[in-house]
Amino acid sequence: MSLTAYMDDLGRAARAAATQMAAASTAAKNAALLALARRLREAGPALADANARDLAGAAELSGPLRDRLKLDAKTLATVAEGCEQIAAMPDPIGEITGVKRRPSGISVGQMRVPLGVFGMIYESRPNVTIEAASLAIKSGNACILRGGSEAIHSNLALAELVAASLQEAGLPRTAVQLVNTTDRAAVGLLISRPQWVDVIIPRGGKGLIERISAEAKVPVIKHLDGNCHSYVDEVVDLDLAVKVTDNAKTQKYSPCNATESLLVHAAQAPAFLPRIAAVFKAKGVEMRGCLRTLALVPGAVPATEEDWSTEYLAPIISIKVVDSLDEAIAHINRYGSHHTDAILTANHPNAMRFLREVDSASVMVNASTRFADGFEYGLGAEIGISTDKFHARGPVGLEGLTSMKWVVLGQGEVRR
Ligand SMILES: NC(=O)C1=CN([C@@H]2O[C@H](COP(=O)(O)OP(=O)(O)OC[C@H]3O[C@@H](n4cnc5c(N)ncnc54)[C@H](OP(=O)(O)O)[C@@H]3O)[C@@H](O)[C@H]2O)C=CC1
Ligand SMILES: N[C@@H](CCC(=O)OP(=O)(O)O)C(=O)O
Repeated sequence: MSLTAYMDDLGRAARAAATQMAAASTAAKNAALLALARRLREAGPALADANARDLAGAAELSGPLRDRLKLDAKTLATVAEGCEQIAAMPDPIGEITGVKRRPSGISVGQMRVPLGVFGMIYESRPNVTIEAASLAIKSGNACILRGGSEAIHSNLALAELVAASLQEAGLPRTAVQLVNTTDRAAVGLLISRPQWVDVIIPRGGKGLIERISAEAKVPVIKHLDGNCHSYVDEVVDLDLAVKVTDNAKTQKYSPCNATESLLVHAAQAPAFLPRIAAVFKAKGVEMRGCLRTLALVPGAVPATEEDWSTEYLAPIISIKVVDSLDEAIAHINRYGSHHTDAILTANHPNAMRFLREVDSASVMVNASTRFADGFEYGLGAEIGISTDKFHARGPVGLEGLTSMKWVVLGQGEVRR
């Protein structure tokens, strides 16, 4: 079968499944999620084999990216628990809200409905396959998933568990389908078929997005790179600033919400920079700084213009000393990726200005950028972190996979 025919088959099946999923009962969707949690726990050894094949084929990946590919017992337990948590959440579909009686006599409200079919392209992280599948099921959507090529064996094994769980609950197996080839031509076909796919969710870096921007013929909710900043303000609790900055950079290096760039007000730089530099040095983090940073941190190397826009996903951080909050905000809006940025401050008006003026999906005060995450925000799980402004911004959970349609309830009223 040609790749085009294969992708059309997936699309046709997804479109048909979406109709059934939109009408599925909460009980059936929850049954599928609980069956999936059970199957994930039972399938440990088989999944370990599939994952071992992927890891063996990805020897060249850096440490943090290898960690992302691992499907170990802890990851499996977490994703199984995630399915159970989503099953326990209220079903958003069909809920009618905001009903108001109009002078004409009609009542007007809005009903939450699934988006239909979403296509998702994402990194080599097998747990995302389960998070996307479980959110699709609960939100009554169908989806076509295209995971990173390094994770193909793990993803195929996981997709089989999802299909079996859907079938066990009396739902269509094809509500969640995985593209079974790593041929990137399949991505081109997925993003150009509006008859089968209602929206594309790309999770990835600049190369992916350039292609999506050039070729997509369906609406896109971009989940892009995170060049996240932590800004240490003029008045700040230094212990808090060291603790939070350390966590934001070093708790995990690969996620898009890790801090990649540190801005420090000149008034705090002499006290703060040597302290955080000692922490980074002990953890092997390379520091690339402006000239004023270099004067305070002997181990740092000079930062280039490119560093300010770079997402390292590695133990590297860029550091710049700034003279004002205005300079920090302007720097973040210019070089950041509008993902997540934080201010560490004891000055309330400055905190409020940062929240209003930094143009990012999540803006934080005195907290680690690593918190930008659907689970941490109380959404149950996340499809990813939208860096778009339309439809959904920041961590996208169940609601982000739905839209509202208008509902009008009358008793024979006619318009005059
Ligand atoms: N905002 C968010 O929610 C998230 C953002 N990210 C971002 O993702 C990036 C890191 O992940 P990484 O794996 O390096 O990302 P990549 O962009 O390299 O890969 C992500 C996915 O896109 C595919 N892809 C990449 N380029 C193309 C292309 N030109 N044509 C078709 N498919 C393509 C990859 O396929 P293949 O396997 O064939 O390379 C993979 O499936 C970082 O920038 C990170 O911030 C990551 C997670 C969440
Ligand atoms: N929201 C997630 C991060 C998602 C993400 O960035 O994934 P990845 O880039 O694959 O490590 C978390 O904080 O765990």
